[in-house]
Amino acid sequence: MIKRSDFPKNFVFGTATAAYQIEGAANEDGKGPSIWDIFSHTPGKIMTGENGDVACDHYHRFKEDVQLMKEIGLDAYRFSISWPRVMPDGKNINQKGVDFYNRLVDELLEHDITPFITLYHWDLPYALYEKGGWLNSDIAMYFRAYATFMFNELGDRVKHWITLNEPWCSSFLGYFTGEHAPGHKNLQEAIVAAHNLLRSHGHAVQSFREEVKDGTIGLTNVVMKVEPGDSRPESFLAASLVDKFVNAWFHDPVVFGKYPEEAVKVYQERGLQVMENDMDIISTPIDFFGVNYYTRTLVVFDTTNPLGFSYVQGDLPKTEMGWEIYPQGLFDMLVTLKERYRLPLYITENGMAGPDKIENGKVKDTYRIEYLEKHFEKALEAINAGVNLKGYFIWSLMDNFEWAYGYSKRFGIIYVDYNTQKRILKDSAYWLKDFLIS
Ligand SMILES: OC[C@H]1NNC[C@@H](O)[C@@H]1O
Repeated sequence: MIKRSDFPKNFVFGTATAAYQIEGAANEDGKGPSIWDIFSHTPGKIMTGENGDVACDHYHRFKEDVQLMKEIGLDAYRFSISWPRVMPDGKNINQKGVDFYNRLVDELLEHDITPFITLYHWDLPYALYEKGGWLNSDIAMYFRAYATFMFNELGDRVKHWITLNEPWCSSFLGYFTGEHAPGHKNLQEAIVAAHNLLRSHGHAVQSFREEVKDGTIGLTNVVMKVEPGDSRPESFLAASLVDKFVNAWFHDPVVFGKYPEEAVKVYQERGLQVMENDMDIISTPIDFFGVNYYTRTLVVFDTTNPLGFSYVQGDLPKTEMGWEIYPQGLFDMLVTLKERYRLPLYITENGMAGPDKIENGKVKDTYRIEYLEKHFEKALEAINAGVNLKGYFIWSLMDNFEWAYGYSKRFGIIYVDYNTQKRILKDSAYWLKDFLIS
């Protein structure tokens, strides 16, 4: 049985959340609307018709939540800042919003919990969306100003920063498939948004080097282990190409200063415009990559699809999201990232949505304990294979607003009763508490 003491001494275990998914107080204390406030109030966008107006009411209950983190024994906590809470129009400061994050950081530090901040976890100020949002190249300057303000405000106490969470989701789910805010369905826009997200990342890193001399900063991507769904050579080729679009596209430019060749050709015909010195900015050196790993992606050669491939379902056991449980993919991707980019890594998200039910005041999420154990084992295997893995953040601390699924998918190690806002530690939280002292 794997023990905490099997991991390196300074390895951090934590949990992760995001502002829009847990804070609530969507219109309180001067906060401006985000694209997710507008999207979630648009009929038909959220499967359950729910929104993030109240969520887990973390804005008011953060002290209780930090106390629960302490009770579990977490070393660290990854959370995001709501840009429109601190800058309602994307530019001017809302001091009450800033004060909330100062209080949250101070509460974490008072409980010996190390804060890891994500600057952008999808909740773009709606006022900036109205100026073109991620489609307007000026967004990079707005993001740089926001990042610089937050570095100055919290950088004396917060030494670990992540610029963006999953730019692939922000750009391709937000602008191509339309499943996420702002709900556009335009491949060219997705390509342009992705490039502006990476430019914004680079500008924030440049500012960080000037403002927080003793800190570390990185980029978090969702990392998918892309595999062929059948044994045809064409399917192996399709998997290799999809890997370039979903993984390499958001890693290569940040380290090598250039997009993957195979994908550039496709995107240049579809609107990708790289301006003078963009790639130099995007590849401003970072200290780590954040890895959000959940499952694998299976693709097969498919001439009926204009892109030449299609996704297929695998036959492994699945979570409530329909994602295969595939711990080996975590090991494979950690080793791949280490060998290609030679950067320290944090697992900034890993976890599962489960059929969590309250029975006699308890949640017997044995499946989640098994899921975490198996993924912890693969993380340790990767460390022993030479990967410089520095931490592991479980997604998520508590059940929360799972974007287009509303509150129907429960990822937390803490159960949230949304009617009463009562928090109930699941069996997995008690398991984690024991693990953290093992
Ligand atoms: O789908 C589970 C998680 N994936 N990464 C981004 C988070 O915001 C999601 O809740």
